[in-house]
This record gives sequence, C-alpha cells and structure tokens, in this order.
Amino acid sequence: MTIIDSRITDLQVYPLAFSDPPLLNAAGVHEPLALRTLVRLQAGDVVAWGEGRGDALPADVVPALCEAVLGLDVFATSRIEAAVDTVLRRLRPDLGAQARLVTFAPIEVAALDAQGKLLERPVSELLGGALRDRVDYSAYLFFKWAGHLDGEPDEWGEAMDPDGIVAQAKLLVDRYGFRSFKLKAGALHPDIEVESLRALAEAFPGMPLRIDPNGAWTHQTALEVAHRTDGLLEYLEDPVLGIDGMSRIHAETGVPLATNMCVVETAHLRPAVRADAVQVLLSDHHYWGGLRRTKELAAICEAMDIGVSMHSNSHLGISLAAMTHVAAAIPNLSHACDTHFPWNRADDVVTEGGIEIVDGAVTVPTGPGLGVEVNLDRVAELHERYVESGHRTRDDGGYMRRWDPTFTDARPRY
Ligand SMILES: O=C([O-])[C@@H](O)[C@@H](O)[C@H](O)[C@@H](O)C(=O)[O-]
Ligand SMILES: [Mg+2]
Repeated sequence: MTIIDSRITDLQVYPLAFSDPPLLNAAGVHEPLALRTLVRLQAGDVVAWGEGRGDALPADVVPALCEAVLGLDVFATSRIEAAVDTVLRRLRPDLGAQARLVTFAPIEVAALDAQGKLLERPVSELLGGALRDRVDYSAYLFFKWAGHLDGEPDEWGEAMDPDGIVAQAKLLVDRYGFRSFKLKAGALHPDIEVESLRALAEAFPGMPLRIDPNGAWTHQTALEVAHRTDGLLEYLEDPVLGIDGMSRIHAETGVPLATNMCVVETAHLRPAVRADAVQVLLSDHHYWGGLRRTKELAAICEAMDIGVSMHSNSHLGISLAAMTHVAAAIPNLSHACDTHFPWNRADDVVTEGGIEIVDGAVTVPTGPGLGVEVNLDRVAELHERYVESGHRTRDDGGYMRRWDPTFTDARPRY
C-alpha cells in the first residue's frame, strides 16, 4: 500500500484587486476594483488553491493561521477548521461565527483541491460524485453606467433603462448562451425595473426571469411588483428585508421567494421555514463555511422542502470551479446558479480556457482537485494591484456618493 504524505507544509494568502464595471445595486455602485483573497496551500507534493471574499482572511491573523495549520493532515478538514477557529477566537474575538466560516471557506476549498490532486480525483467526487455533467448558470443583469467616474466607456455599454438591459442581455446570451436571467434591482425606480423585466420577457419569450432588489422595496412596492410581474418570474429574490417581511409577501402573493439575505446562517433556517418566508435558499460556500457544509445545507433544505440554488458576488475562476463542483454534487439543486463571472472574466486567474460558460452552463471539471490551472503571473499582477491601489474594503455607497452626494442606501427606499 502506498502511503501518501498529506501534511500541510505551507499556506500562503494573496489578496487580489481586479477590474469591475460600474454595476448598480441598492447599496450604490461597484467601484473600479473588486477584491478577493486566494489561498495557496501545499500538502505533500501538490499545490492547491482556494478563493474567498476580499475580507476572508484579515491580514492581522494570517501569520497565526498559517502556523496553526502547518503539519495538519489535509484530509482532516474538521481539525483544520478547529485550528482556524481557535486562532480567530483568540486573536479576533470580535468576529462572529459566520465571519469565522468565511475565513475557513477558502482554506477548505484549497484543502479539497489538495485532496483531489493527491488522489487524482475531481473535487465533485470527494463531495459524493457529480450528478450532472454541466451546471447551469443564470445571466446576471445589472443597471450600469457607460463607464466608471473619470473613466472611458467600457465594452458593456450603458444600461439605465429597459432597452439598455435588453441589449446587455443579448450580449451575455451571444457570448455565453445563458438560458435564464437575473436582474439586479433596487437601484432605480421600481417602474423602470418592472418595465425592464417586461422588455426581457418580450425579447426572450419563455426564458426564466428573476429579480433581486436586496430588500430595497417597501411591503407595498413588493406587492405591486409581484402583481405587475404575475406569471413572469420563477422567483422573487429578497423583495423586502427580514423573515417576517418575506413571510407576509409570500402569504399575500403566493410568489416563490428566494434569499441570500434573511437566511445567512443555520440559526435562521428554522424560523424562516416556520414562517414559510423562503421557498428557495441561495447557498454560497464562501459564507457557509465551504463546499462540504454547502452540501449539508442542501440536505437540510431538502428535509425542509425548500429549493436550493446559489448566490454569487464578484469572483474569479477558482470560485467558479468550486461552485460548479459542489452544485454538481447537490441532488436537489432546483434553479440555475448566480454568477458574476462574465463581469470579471477578463482578469481571471485561471489559465485561458480553463473554465468557461458555454450554452449557459459550466462543464464540471474532471481533472484532479478543482481541475483548473492557476496563472501565477496573473496572481502576481492582481496582488500587485491590491498592494499599489491601497483599496481595502468594498464601498458601493461611498463611490455612488462621489457622483450623487445625496445618495443613501437606506432600506426600504422605494
Ligand atoms: O454585486 C452586487 O452588486 C450584488 O448585489 C451582490 O453584492 C449581492 O450580494 C448578490 O449578488 C445578491 O444576490 O444579493
Ligand atoms: Mg440576492
């Protein structure tokens, strides 16, 4: 029997900054640079990668985290999680349970990538096996400016009205073959947002549609939107804030509701299900503590008879690969997943052609681990941008206030 050396011998953290278009949402508008964190882990003779939120691994805890995981077996993810948890509780007692899961998530992804590489198996097989060869993603449409403040117009063009949204949808369908749309709302007056949905329904008959104002609407506005989009939507996402508010909207309209806002940790599940506030849970391994926990979450959803799909934030190809592996292994995945990938693909750290959206879906990688190669020059370049830019936190509202000093992201707003 061959004994594999699977101890962690090195952990490096690379905060990255990469280009992001001026996409509007209820919080404001995306800044020119988005942030992510890469984790590079070495175990035995393999190098593995994980990607997390920009704030996933706070700089002040990185040295202690690295030290705490050195020598641990990369297959013992519970022990790795316990080590991460101990460091965070000691050095950052201000961080809650969810923030600790956010830190662990990219480390877990890197550990699974390493396990897969050591065993020469794809990550989907470590999660129970892919139940589908391809995972569907939805085109994520945004109202957007033509270009950044002080910048040139970008390749996507302006989208501040229904015509602009339909043009953007056509571009995304031409390039990636998407077969469903999500419209980010809560950015403009609801009349424009509803008209944009209607225009999409007319331009793409029969394509599934969803809309997400991130809780920017009042109860009354949400009821009106539900009424005006009757029969158009596969679900309405976070029309209002909070479990009680969502429950009332569902009770009064019967429209299926999805969330990535009112159920963000396990403790929220029971009250949400009791109140029948959520019919589709948008999982996200970056928040819920990794790929294994995301599978467990899906099993809980199945038991509670609610659908499962996936939320996204601005991300790169390592996350797209990780999302695809876990989505492929979730039996009860009920809807196409969200992805921001097209908006950020030009700066991707995965080697050219390594992971692609084709016909609205990503083929589940079959190579060892995550099944993607990382472009080290690009990682170095984006890390350099992070260092030089001094950009450290996402501030959509502050950026919007540079354009409109009276802007507020108070919710509900419309
Ligand atoms: O990227 C954005 O503007 C989105 O609004 C993002 O921040 C949300 O977290 C997300 O995509 C959502 O579904 O709520
Ligand atoms: Mg959402």
